[in-house]
Amino acid sequence: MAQSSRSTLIAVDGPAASGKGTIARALAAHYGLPHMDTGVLYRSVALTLVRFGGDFDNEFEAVRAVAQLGQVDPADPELRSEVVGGVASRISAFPMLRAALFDRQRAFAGQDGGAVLDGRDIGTVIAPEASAKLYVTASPEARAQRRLAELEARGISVHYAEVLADIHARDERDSHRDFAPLARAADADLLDTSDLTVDEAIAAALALVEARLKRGLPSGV
Ligand SMILES: Nc1ncnc2c1ncn2[C@@H]1O[C@H](COP(=O)(O)OP(=O)(O)O)[C@@H](O)[C@H]1O
Ligand SMILES: Nc1ccn([C@@H]2O[C@H](COP(=O)(O)OP(=O)(O)O)[C@@H](O)[C@H]2O)c(=O)n1
Repeated sequence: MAQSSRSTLIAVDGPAASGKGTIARALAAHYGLPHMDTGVLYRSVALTLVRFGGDFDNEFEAVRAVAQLGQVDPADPELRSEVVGGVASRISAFPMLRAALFDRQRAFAGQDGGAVLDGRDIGTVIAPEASAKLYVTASPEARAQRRLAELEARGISVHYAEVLADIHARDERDSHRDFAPLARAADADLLDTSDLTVDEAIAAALALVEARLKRGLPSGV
């Protein structure tokens, strides 16, 4: 995809609850760019299957559910549930589903002026030509604490051990699938947010992106 010299395309990847969404939204606001949380696409397909009693192991049913994406309200709180996140993680291993969701992510990435996208495979598959790439991570324990706090704020009572086990299971599935696994792109800057507050993590992300934009793309990319 051709990018104009004035467009700023930023890829933010990382595991569950690493803070990538928080950082991607802050970068989008800072640079005045549109933002896409690509996890919502996988979660929307998952929610459709959950609602219609679909078979989570059937690749064709998952692909068929893509046609229903317009029916899912992106503000639906059920989208953020642990059940839907778990199903999203399972179905996102299907290559045909990933292919069915590819074009809309590419189109978003290719819009004039640029964009910020966050997910698992933005820097590696969706936007390998991005002007800046971040791989945001944090320890499983820090991520479990954050997810627990999120769930508690929504009035959902769960045990820390359960949330931690879920984080480990998701990491395992997301990192070891055959197609577009969660991985740091070779040219992505690493940002570990384990010991950073939200404000510190955003400031660190901004500094890395600024430095990268100033340096420009490595030759040959
Ligand atoms: N550096 C941080 N320190 C503490 N909490 C954070 C930090 N970054 C994000 N959070 C919180 O952790 C939760 C998950 O963050 P989010 O950005 O949604 O992660 P992701 O998009 O990687 O799943 C949110 O409640 C968010 O406010
Ligand atoms: N670009 C993406 C985004 C999400 N996903 C999958 O969708 C699931 C939900 O993604 P998410 O980003 O909403 O999850 P959290 O990190 O917010 O927990 C992940 O566990 C991934 O398996 C993916 O495979 N590729």
